[in-house]
Amino acid sequence: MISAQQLPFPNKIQRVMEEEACEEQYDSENCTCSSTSTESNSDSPVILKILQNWVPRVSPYFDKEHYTYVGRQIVIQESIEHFGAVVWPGALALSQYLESNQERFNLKDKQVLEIGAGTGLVSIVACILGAYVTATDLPEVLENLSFNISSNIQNMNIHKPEVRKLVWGESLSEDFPSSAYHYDFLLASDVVYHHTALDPLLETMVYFCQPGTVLLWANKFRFSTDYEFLEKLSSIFDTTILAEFPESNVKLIKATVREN
Ligand SMILES: C[S@@+](CC[C@H](N)C(=O)[O-])C[C@H]1O[C@@H](n2cnc3c(N)ncnc32)[C@H](O)[C@@H]1O
Repeated sequence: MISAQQLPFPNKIQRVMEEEACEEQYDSENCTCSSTSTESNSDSPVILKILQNWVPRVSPYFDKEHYTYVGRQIVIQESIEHFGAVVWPGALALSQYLESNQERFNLKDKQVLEIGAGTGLVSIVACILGAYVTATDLPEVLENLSFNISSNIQNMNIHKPEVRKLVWGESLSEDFPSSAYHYDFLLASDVVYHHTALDPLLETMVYFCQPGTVLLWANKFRFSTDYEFLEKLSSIFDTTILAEFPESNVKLIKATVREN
C-alpha cells in the first residue's frame, strides 16, 4: 500500500488532484498529463486513483505563493498544468540552505546553472545572492519560469539572469560548449522523481560538473530509484550529504569531481 508520503507530487499538486479527482493519465516521461475518459472508481482511495489517473481537466489552475529569502519577498506564480510549475520541497530546502550558508557557498559574482529550474525560486534566490544565473528547463516550462524570474528581479541591482531551454542529455555540447561555459555551481532541486530520464539527467550533471564546479542537489527521497541515483552519483563524484530536512524528507547533497 502506497502512502501519501511516498507520492511523487508536492503537496499542492496532491491537494488539487484530490479536490478535482480528475481522470487523466500522467506521462512520467514528459512530466505532463493527458485526458482519458475512464470512469472513476469511487471505492479506490483517492491517492491511488490519482497515481494512476490524473491531471488538470480544462484550464490551468494558477496560484501565487509568497516566500521570503535573503530579506526579499519573492512571489511565485504556480500552475498545476505542469510539474515544473509548482514549487517542490527540494526548492524550499535548497533556497533555505543557500540563504543560511552564504559564507560557505558564496554565490556573489559566481556562474550558476540551474537545471530543471521549474518555477525559478532557487534561481531567484541565487540571483539575489549576487550570482550570474542561467535557469534552464523543458521548453514548455520556460514561459512561467521567465515570468517568475523577471517579475521578481525587476528593479533589483543584480546580474541579469538568463532563461534557456535545456533538455537533459540533449545537444549539451552544441548548446553549451565547454570551451565557452564553465559553471562554479550547478543547482538542482527535486529533479529525481518518477520519470524515465534519470540516465540523461546523470549525463547532464557529469557534463556540467567540471573541475571546480560544485553541484548542489536537493531532493525529496521517496523511492528506491532516488537512492539508486545517489549511489550512481557517488560512484562518479565525491559526494557529501550537507543537510537533511526530516520534516520534508529532503536531503541536500554536494558533489564535486573526484580528486585522484
Ligand atoms: C519536480 S520538478 C522540480 C522543479 C523545481 N526544481 C523545484 O524543485 O520546485 C522537476 C523539474 O525537472 C524538469 N524536467 C523533467 N524532465 C526534464 C528533462 N528531461 N529535461 C529537462 N528538465 C526536465 C521539469 O520540467 C521540472 O521543472
